[in-house]
Amino acid sequence: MTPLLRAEGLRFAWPGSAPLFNDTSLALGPGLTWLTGEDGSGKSTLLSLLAGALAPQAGRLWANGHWLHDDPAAYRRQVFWIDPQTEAHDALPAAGYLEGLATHWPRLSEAALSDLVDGFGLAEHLHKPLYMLSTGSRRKVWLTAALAAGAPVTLIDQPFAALDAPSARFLADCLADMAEHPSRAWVAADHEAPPDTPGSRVRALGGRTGQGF
Ligand SMILES: Nc1ncnc2c1ncn2[C@@H]1O[C@H](COP(=O)(O)OP(=O)(O)OP(=O)(O)O)[C@@H](O)[C@H]1O
Repeated sequence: MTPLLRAEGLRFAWPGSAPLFNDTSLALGPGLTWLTGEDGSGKSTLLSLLAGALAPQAGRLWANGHWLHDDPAAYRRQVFWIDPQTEAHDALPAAGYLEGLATHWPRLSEAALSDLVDGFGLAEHLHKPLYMLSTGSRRKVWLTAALAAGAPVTLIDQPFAALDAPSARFLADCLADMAEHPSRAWVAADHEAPPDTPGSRVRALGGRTGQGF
């Protein structure tokens, strides 16, 4: 397997807390990896670390030819991640946010974007500012961005959270396609891996004991 993302010797503790990760290393190749674990096991924290959005206390990260410590901007152009709670884009209409993605993600597929807007039933919401959207619709905007951006590595936190049943089915089909992807790596974090994504891998976090994987 040729990795697209490598983490070496990551150590991370939130201030005043026991380490969540202590000498954690991983290598992710093409296809879909589920990052699983109970509440508070560190899934969201690990995605933030892999995204280069949160600095580890030790260790280093590499994505598709770029070390984070050498060239943070180049590293972050390899890894799509969005904090599902972000309010950073709230003032933009959903359409404006999605149109702006091409500036940062040169491999973004306009055709995929359009299919995803249809698949998630987002067309009627595109003119609305993001702060006016329901949690589910905002999450569909983030999923549309993640799935269309064309990043070598894509990190998605709790992909099914707050989705209506048709959107969850549509997403499950998208994830099944990702599991087969020959050249892009996808990481989805959730409490458990759904049973219907054949070909995907599972990496379980070890709970609140600081054991990492
Ligand atoms: N910003 C923060 N400051 C301090 N502690 C935090 C912060 N974010 C998370 N934590 C703590 O780190 C631990 C791991 O949280 P994290 O959200 O990464 O876990 P998770 O596996 O994603 O949980 P969930 O499934 O509930 O989303 C928890 O004990 C949490 O309280």
